[in-house]
Amino acid sequence: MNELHNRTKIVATLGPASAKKEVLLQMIKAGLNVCRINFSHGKHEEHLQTINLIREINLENNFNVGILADLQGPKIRIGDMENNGVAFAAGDIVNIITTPKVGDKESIYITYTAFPKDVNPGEIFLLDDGKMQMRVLDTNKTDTVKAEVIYGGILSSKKGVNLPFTKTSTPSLTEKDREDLEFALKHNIDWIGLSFVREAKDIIDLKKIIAKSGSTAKVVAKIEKPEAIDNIDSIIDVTDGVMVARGDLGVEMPMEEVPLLQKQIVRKCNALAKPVIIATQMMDSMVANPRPTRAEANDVANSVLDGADAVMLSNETSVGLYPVIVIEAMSSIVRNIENGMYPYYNDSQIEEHPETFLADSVCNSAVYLAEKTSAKAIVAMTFSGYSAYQIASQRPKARTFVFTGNRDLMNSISLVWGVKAFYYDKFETTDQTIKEVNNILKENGFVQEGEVIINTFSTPIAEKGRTNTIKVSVA
Ligand SMILES: Nc1ncnc2c1ncn2[C@@H]1O[C@H](COP(=O)(O)OP(=O)(O)OP(=O)(O)O)[C@@H](O)[C@H]1O
Ligand SMILES: CC(=O)C(=O)O
Ligand SMILES: [K+]
Ligand SMILES: [Mg+2]
Repeated sequence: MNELHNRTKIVATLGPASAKKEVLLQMIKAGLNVCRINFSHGKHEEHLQTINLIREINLENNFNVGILADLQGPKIRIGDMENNGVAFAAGDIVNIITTPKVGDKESIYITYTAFPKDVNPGEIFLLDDGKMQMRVLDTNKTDTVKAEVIYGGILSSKKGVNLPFTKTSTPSLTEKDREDLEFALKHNIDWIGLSFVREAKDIIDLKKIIAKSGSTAKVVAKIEKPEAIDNIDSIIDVTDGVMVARGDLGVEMPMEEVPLLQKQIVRKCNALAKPVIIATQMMDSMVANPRPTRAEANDVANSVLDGADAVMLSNETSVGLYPVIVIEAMSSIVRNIENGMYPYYNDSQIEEHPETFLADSVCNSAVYLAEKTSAKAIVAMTFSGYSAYQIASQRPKARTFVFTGNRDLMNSISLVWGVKAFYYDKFETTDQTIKEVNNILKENGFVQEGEVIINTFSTPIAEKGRTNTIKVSVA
């Protein structure tokens, strides 16, 4: 069952290979916690079917699989290609044009209309996450750029284009993003991923739109541009979660800088109790193979050791041949690290905010108490989830359990390291509540008779204030 699986959560992108009931159910049973819906691909109609499928499976099995809607952002793409793929070799000359058409050997449509205006002869641009490279030979500054292929390959439909050497001028929420956002909010999605975030204001603006719609959706800032690295502290401060989007980040910046950036971002997120996802190419070879490379196994393991809340799969599960086997493989790597190497990743630095200092201190002390008493469970009675984020950010050896009357929180918290949620909406006396909660943990096999449980909550219980109380009890 899902309960006995990984604490580091698994996010998987759904697509034609996985948005089917039998496959998705098996993926969840193998350890999938959050489904990513990528608005770069597919129609609303298809996304709605996927959303309904996830909800149906949740309902039938009492699961809390969360949903992350990943907005495309100002990503530049090419259009459809002839036969869904055209081969290019070094030295080929091709026109990049801003008038829509199916691309071929002679010309390729690009979605970025200012492309001929923004680029200059000699500038390099990259396609398909950097797998192909071209150089600008000439531009007419209106609708056509003549380019030479430097590194060729097979260019298939709708692949991304990166212009790391060109100053681009696009808003962070495009017209398409606004439509996709409205759709996502209408369908009560748990997490909204914003691509190509440049500054904190991008997140603040998005949060305003979300709040205005009356939604409680949380925001993931996707870090994939040098500007986001420059503004990383202020971005982490205002966002609910972060994604290290290594696909674009490794093209927009020198790829050799990504490993250290990953470690720095994860550390900052852990310190502020913001969940952080490591994404892209984690198990890339499993798109076509039933086993990962040793390097991929190491990448997943090291991301866990860095302190990631979640590791993500993209094309491995959206279009890959082995959507279930890749989750099984990822899950077993994660679990093995968590079981064997525990002391190596329990070193997160905690920052206490002045405005939440008391609650933060209570949560931090609960983790300390849990270590000291070898507790099996830390319970957070919470409506907002705040205390659970805070507790989980310290990666306690005891599992973190949320008891909440907030149904939305049960799915959104699926992204957060080591947290499992139970629905609980009775708030009678503190003694009665603790007794009931501990019994639920015992009945579900999470603690055995005689094991220690650390309960955190807020008293007076009826006031539902910030966490201010810790109780040590024995099951
Ligand atoms: N829903 C889908 N329908 C068809 N093809 C898809 C779908 N999702 C993904 N793909 C294919 O799988 C590839 C990798 O998937 P992935 O989700 O990583 O997309 P991506 O294009 O890299 O997006 P992004 O840059 O936004 O992360 C895509 O480039 C696309 O060819
Ligand atoms: C996930 C994503 O957007 C990236 O890696 O670029
Ligand atoms: K996207
Ligand atoms: Mg990206």
